[in-house]
Amino acid sequence: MILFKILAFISLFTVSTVWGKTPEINALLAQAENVRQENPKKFNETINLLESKALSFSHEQRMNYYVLKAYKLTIMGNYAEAEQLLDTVSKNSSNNELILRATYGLISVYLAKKDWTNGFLFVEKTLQQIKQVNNNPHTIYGLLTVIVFYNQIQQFELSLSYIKTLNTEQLTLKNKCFVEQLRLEASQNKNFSSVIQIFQMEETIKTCEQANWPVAAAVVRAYLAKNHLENGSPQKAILSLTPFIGDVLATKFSLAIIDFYNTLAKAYYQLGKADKSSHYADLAVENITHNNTKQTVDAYHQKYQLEYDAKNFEKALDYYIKYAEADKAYLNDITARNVAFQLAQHQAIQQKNQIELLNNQNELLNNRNELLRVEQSLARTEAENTKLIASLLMAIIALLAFFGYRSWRTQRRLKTLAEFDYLTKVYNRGHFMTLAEETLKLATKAKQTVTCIIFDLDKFKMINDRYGHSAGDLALKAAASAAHSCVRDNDIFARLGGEEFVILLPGCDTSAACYVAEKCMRAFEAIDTSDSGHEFSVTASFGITTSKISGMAIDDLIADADKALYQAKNNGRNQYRIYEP
Ligand SMILES: Nc1nc2c(ncn2[C@@H]2O[C@H](COP(=O)(O)OP(=O)(O)OP(=O)(O)O)[C@@H](O)[C@H]2O)c(=O)[nH]1
Repeated sequence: MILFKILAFISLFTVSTVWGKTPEINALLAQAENVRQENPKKFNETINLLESKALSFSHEQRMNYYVLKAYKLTIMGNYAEAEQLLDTVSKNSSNNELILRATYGLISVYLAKKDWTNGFLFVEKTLQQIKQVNNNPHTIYGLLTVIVFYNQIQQFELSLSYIKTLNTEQLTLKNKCFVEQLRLEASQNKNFSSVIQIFQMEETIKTCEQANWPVAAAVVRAYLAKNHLENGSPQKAILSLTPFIGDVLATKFSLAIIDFYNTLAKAYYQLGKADKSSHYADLAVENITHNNTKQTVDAYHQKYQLEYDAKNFEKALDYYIKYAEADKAYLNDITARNVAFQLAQHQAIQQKNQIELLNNQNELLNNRNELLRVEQSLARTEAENTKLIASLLMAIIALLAFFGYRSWRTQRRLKTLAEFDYLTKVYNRGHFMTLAEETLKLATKAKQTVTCIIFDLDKFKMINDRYGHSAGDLALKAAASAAHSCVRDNDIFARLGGEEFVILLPGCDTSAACYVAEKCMRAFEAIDTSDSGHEFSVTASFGITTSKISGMAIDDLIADADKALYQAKNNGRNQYRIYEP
């Protein structure tokens, strides 16, 4: 597809620009310009004639000749020499129009060579050079080349933004056909309504036909047919291509030919006509010239599909391998384009930064005197500023420390709220469950026995009713604190809710748990409630179980200890009971 675009575009060169005092050379240069499109044979003869007069060229005549010769070389596929000539013009000509022609000519050369990195360089130069050349057809050709380039590297948004800057009304029919075809290519992955797209494609085909440009018309016809296929109308796709197979073959443009055959093969495949599909798929494969194109990938894939359906598995595998290789080559090509784009963007940023740096340096040099003056005044106020900065720093440090402390305090508060009971300051039920699960896991691994004690204050409702709720709170806090002092550091003590508490004792058997319960009972006896304004005794009943009986699940341990606690309550309170199943 690239070659088509380059040829299409290069054939648009029309303007002749002649210089110097040698009328015969000027006339030959003008003649070469004029016949280039219509009469390649005469063009070649004129170029040869000009070559024989090279010694009499003025500097700019030589530059003009180089541009024309590079055109010829590009068409012949001699990119290296074309590149050299155009490079010379871009560096040595003093005529802006010739420089522009050389820079966009170079984009075409790099497109053909798939040298994306250098292509970008000259896209940038062409865009700069366009600004130097006003109201000249070459500004349009320059832009068209840039658009072709962006389409090739799949930067379609950029293409569309440059297409927008072109005034299509002022374009020749051929250029209009070209621009519309580029626009369609760039909009292919946009979700435009298919009705609008089909209308635009049909209009573009008409324009290209009026411009007597069958290659472009063929390319757009292939778009149109693909659109029909995507919309589930294979019949329409076939109708839109079949009458024009002869035309597309006459263009000898292999990618457009493969596109035609591929689309027909797919359309017949969709209609279930394997024979016809296979016929066109074979024709597509026969026309393959390059491995890394989308057309090649599609052609092999279609063949693979057909052979597979026909149960010719050996052939199917053959085509699948070809398809996979082509797909890999195509993806590598796309990746190379993307990498070049990223690289170009990166270089552009770097260049911009360097320019900014240089500008800053210039500004600094220009303002040297001003700087000296400022330095003197700076020296005077230096001491003052140092003081100011020091106090500012102190203030900032103090502020940071303050906010740091506040955030640490908030976090600590949140953690406390999440883990501790607000009244008794021992662990709450939620945190207990988390810690208990971890402890039981470790104990299971270590094959340790774990015991569980649950205790509940006796007749607590009566304490509340008789002495008031705050006296009840005081009793709760005192009981929690007393029990806390009776357990070891690695025991887990928590308030389960209301006046009920739990102690989980890893590595303890029942007798150790009984000892802890008794210790708690004695500690409760010593509780002094006089601070509440009332004197009353605080007792509790205890239920005990061990993992040897209840197992290692915390819910079972609590449930069984609770049953034992119930027995202690029933038995008269202020005592402990061991769970028996
Ligand atoms: N002051 C106070 N009372 C609470 C708190 N949480 C629960 N209670 C009270 O504790 C009392 C528990 O009463 P009950 O479940 O009938 O048990 P009890 O009176 O201790 O009787 P037994 O358990 O059978 O000995 C209820 O009146 C609850 O309102 C608290 O945080 N502070």
